[in-house]
Amino acid sequence: MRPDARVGAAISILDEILAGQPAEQALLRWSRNSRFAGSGDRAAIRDLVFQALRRRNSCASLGGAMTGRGLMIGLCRLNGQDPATVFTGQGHAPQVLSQTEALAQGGEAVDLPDWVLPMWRDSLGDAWQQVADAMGERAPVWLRVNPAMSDPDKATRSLAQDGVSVAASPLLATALRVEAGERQVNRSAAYQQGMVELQDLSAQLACAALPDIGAGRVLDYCAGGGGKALAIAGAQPRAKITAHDANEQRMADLPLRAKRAGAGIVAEQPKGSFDLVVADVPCSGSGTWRRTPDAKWRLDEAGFHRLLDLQQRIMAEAAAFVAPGGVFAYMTCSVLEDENGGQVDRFLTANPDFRQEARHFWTPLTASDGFFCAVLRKG
Ligand SMILES: C[S@@+](CC[C@H](N)C(=O)[O-])C[C@H]1O[C@@H](n2cnc3c(N)ncnc32)[C@H](O)[C@@H]1O
Repeated sequence: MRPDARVGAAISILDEILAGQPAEQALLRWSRNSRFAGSGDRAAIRDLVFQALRRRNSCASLGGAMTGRGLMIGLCRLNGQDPATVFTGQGHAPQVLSQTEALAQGGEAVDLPDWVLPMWRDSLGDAWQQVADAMGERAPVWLRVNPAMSDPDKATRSLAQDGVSVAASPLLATALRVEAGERQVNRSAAYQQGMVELQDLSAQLACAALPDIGAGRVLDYCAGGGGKALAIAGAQPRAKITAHDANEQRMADLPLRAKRAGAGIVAEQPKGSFDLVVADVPCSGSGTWRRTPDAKWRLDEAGFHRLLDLQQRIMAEAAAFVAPGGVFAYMTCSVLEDENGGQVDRFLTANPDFRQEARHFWTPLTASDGFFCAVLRKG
């Protein structure tokens, strides 16, 4: 497909997303109905759609309308390209610009929902605008080296043989940033043999900040795909790890991932008490909005308040499994203080038998995704 035809495809996909369809579904539907498109076309169109969603408000402002067409006109302008060179109406290119579209020019935009903006400012202080800008950029891919199967040098060499080049993080020895060959990662021997896992640097830093409990018991209470349980298993190989999730389906991939990583993680209903309980709770995901830009526009204020209630319920449930002297780690991938320190403060007030040992907060300015972790000890 020619670049202008890809823009045309992105317009129709964006229209579906703006009508309420999740981005992945809209992309999949388009791919199924467009067998003529090759993998390069699909990847390029996906990039256009995600770029436009990350910068939705500024694109709409620059393109003069909150429509697929408006967003793509705006994206051209945002990227310093004259939309008239793309919107030519020739072949499969989008129709030529109307007089209004040709004249539309946007104002200042930070690409955050209006209801989020005040909280975002309060939570991030002076960094608020830079972090908002960072959420408009494509996210880097990070790998976690699994010490049970490899070390950073070996993993780097193995990845290079399969066309993936990585750079070590100055913040964490086991974290490798993918510099090139991102699409080869899943097929690489290092990934398939469990030497590396996909995990963002900030989540890796949070798991590395947990206390070492030796041969003690760990409960990953909101395990989902098991990212945190696998990281703990890698760093604390003697720990006995139980994975739990209210939605068991979310753990469907965990047995395979654990096998690949050589980790003995058991998915079951938790019983008894644990030396370390991790609650990586459902949240706004505001720290990862550059990865899931449609989530940024889908969440509304009522939904956000429902999440706050759910987080409090989960904290109470999960903390009940902490053994005396044990640790409760509360995590979110949010940058919003209400979901982070605010929840921890409320929990500590209601549970004076817990005290805070550490509070960590990362953003794209200090690590990678926005991520929060509080380490609370019982007794
Ligand atoms: C942020 S995700 C967890 C991601 C996961 N820890 C990882 O690293 O891949 C939050 C998870 O909490 C689960 N969840 C929602 N309500 C819950 C509840 N009441 N108790 C336990 N888990 C719950 C969701 O199903 C979801 O999988």
